[in-house]
Amino acid sequence: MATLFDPLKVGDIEVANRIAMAPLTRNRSPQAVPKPMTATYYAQRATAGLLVTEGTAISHQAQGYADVPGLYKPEAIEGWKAVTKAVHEAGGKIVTQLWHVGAISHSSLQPNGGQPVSPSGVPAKSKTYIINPDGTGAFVETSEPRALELSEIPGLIEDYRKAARAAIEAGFDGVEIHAANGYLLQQFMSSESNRRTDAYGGSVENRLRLTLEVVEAIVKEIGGGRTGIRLSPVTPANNNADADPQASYNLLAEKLAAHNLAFIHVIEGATGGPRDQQMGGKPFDWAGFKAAYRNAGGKGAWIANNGYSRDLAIEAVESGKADMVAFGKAFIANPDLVRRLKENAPLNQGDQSTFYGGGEKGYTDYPTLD
Ligand SMILES: C=C(C(=O)O)c1ccccc1
Repeated sequence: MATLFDPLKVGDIEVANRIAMAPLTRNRSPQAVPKPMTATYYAQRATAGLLVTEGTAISHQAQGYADVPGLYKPEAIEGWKAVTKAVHEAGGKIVTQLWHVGAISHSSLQPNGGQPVSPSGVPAKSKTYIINPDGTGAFVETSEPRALELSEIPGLIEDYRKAARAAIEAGFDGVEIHAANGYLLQQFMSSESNRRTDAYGGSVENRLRLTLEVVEAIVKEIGGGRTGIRLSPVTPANNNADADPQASYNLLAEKLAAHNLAFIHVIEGATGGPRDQQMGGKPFDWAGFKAAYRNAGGKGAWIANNGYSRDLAIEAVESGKADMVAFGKAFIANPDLVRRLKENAPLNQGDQSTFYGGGEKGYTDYPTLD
């Protein structure tokens, strides 16, 4: 029986334990370029079995918030090389999360001040964070999106492929495809935000098509053993909604099984909220979702996330419900979280006022155990 502290092979990636650091947006990469302090931040947390970086934009169009990093500029790739070098020197493993926000953006962040893109131009009615011309930050309504033309889809998939190649060039051990939290790929999978009448809309198969074509392109470019995906079947984040998430995600799981992915990273419930969140009028069957993947031949590590305590994480791995458990906010305030979980030591509490934006305060200055 495996425990939370045993090693594991996650695709091609050998990890020292079953604890992952979940992606955490920190808004500390002006012009989409990671700073030297970002290398310090991730290296401090390198005892995690697997680090997943904050969402990292695959293109300028993919940017949705101020000061989030990207992988579409040479200087950003150089910034990430310092991060992966520091993490590897500290004995860690790290993948980057490839992110396209779709409608969750603001025109001031878009190329030429244009509209954010989406499946069908349905307003997200969400909020994002921008930097005003006077340098002050502000949460603002997301801008009215436009529907992607069918002719734009191949270029979008190419942006994912290029970003995956850039990630390997930057020294990452692999990538996580961000298909969760109401961003572009989930916007396409959603029966509410996707009203297309072409091959990318309507039936569940059509709504899953873009996500699966992105998976296929990235696996072809860097290999399934270095590719994972993050999913959030019932999250209401960014007004995500679906009439029957169990049907959509069980079918997705079956289709993902064919791609020999390294891992499936699942947000159970509402992101950062209730684990028993329902959508479509019934509870989500998490065990059934995993079984759909395994029964179709899926061998990727199953990484469970969202509100896990130490005891719940230990039980999830020892029972076989999950292969790994990802912790988010706990890693912000506890660089040595793995040791604290192993020793059942008290955890530092994070300072919410420094979660998003700023410098070293609340980023690289949290204390470790003596
Ligand atoms: C990338 C994010 C996600 O996946 O929810 C995110 C973005 C902004 C703030 C917090 C989280």
